[in-house]
Amino acid sequence: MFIIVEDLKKSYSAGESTNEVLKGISLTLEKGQVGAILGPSGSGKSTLMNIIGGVDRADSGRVQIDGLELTELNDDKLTDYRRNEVGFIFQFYNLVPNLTVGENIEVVSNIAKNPLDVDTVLKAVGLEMKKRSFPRELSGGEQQRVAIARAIVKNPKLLLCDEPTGALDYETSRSVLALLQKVNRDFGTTILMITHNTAIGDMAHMVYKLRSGEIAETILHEEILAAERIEW
Ligand SMILES: Nc1ncnc2c1ncn2[C@@H]1O[C@H](COP(=O)(O)OP(=O)(O)OP(=O)(O)O)[C@@H](O)[C@H]1O
Repeated sequence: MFIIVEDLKKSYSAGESTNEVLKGISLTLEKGQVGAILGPSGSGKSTLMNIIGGVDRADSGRVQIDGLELTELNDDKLTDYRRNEVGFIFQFYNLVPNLTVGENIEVVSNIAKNPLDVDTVLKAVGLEMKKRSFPRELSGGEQQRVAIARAIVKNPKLLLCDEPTGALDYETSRSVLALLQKVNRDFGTTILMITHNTAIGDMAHMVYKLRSGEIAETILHEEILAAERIEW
């Protein structure tokens, strides 16, 4: 199993009160699969993903990624894991505005341990013609494609996407989802995605429904839908 999360708990305290955000989450995902975390605002999706991505730590429980016990790593080793093994994609693309598309990707590939070739990645996301453009010269969908290129150029084992289509219109969302599906297929990258949109769950092998810090339901899809066929 590629991802094993076991009885994960996390609370935030503010003064006297404690907010129990994750109340014992358990889930698994196989290598090369797509998982989708669904749930309403405040249910703990980002908190869970931040712990899986090594950005944050749990209070108790266990996270194992490809045999690596995250919960046992010291801070330096956790940083190595986050830097070398995980690609992040967010709702807002977080590109560096005064760098070109190519440079935005190069800043990541330059410090990566096993980077992919920048031009190969640009081609994979269909933006080889935009290498010298600046982010402001691109549409939202194109900027998200650059963000995907930047995330995959370091050849991560795991791609974490937090509402990757949250800022995009319907058609653009579907093309970005299709690209993520292609990355999953062509590079074998395991993908874990947060979404509000239940329809997106149809392109995931595993769907985890979160409610108030608990997994209310886990759905296993024997067959997944091509992103182009998802409707909402
Ligand atoms: N650093 C923090 N300090 C205190 N409370 C936090 C912190 N991060 C998250 N929370 C709280 O944890 C709860 C879950 O937040 P989280 O961001 O994980 O939810 P979410 O499901 O991702 O929501 P959304 O869909 O709105 O992004 C919320 O009540 C939030 O206020």
